[in-house]
Amino acid sequence: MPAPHEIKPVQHHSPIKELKKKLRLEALGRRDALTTEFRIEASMRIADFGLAALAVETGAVVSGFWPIRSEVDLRPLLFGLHERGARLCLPVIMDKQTILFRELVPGAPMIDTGFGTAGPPEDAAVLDPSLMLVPLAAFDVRGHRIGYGAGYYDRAIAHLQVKGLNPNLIGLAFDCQQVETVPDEPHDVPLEAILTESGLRRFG
Ligand SMILES: Nc1nc2c(c(=O)[nH]1)N(C=O)[C@@H](CNc1ccc(C(=O)N[C@@H](CCC(=O)O)C(=O)O)cc1)CN2
Ligand SMILES: Nc1ncnc2c1ncn2[C@@H]1O[C@H](COP(=O)(O)OP(=O)(O)OP(=O)(O)O)[C@@H](O)[C@H]1O
Repeated sequence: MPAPHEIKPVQHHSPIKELKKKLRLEALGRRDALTTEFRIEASMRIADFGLAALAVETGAVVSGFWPIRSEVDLRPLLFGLHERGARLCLPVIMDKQTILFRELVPGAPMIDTGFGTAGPPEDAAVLDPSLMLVPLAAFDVRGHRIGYGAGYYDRAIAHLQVKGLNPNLIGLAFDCQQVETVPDEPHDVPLEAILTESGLRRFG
């Protein structure tokens, strides 16, 4: 029998959750079906578009992600931003609810950070990003997004906002991850723009 804290709220099986799950699986299926060649070329285009469109000040803290599965490979963009003076950081899973961002120093060792992810080691500085390049499973024309379903990013963004920080949020995806409409939930924080292989699109 599960301990009380392991019992999921009834809301977990709400129609909205079910619909998000379906949209997530379909979008990830389309992403998985892209060829390696397509993903590499699209990731290079994403880097070009991102470097042309994003202004970062020297010392600005930018969070990215280290690719898992069939995700966009952000490394060309991240290292371009680093050359312009950005400080980079990557998410590290701390527990079932929490990710923190540790500084990524190019050339420094990476460690296994669980769940198939790699990240900076424990002695790396913990940073609060002012620009977040957000991974996602699916997005819509309004800038609403669906993640992997753990709520890590929604919570990390809420945590920064509680501290009075208001990071710029840019979603990173391939065009094929777009869906008609992401169902709204009160905790979802919309993106201000999405960067794909066809360019940077601003919302609102
Ligand atoms: N590259 C990258 N890093 C990232 C994220 C991301 O989306 N992309 N995250 C964005 O939030 C966080 C990690 N989120 C994750 C959420 C679920 C699973 C996952 O594989 N879950 C398994 C079950 C894991 C297990 O119990 O062993 C699954 O869904 O099958 C992995 C990472 C932080 N780092
Ligand atoms: N700010 C928050 N505070 C507390 N719980 C949250 C918050 N944001 C999300 N959650 C919880 O996390 C769970 C997953 O959320 P959701 O389905 O939106 O995941 P997701 O879109 O895949 O998110 P992410 O990409 O942020 O991991 C939900 O049960 C939700 O209640």
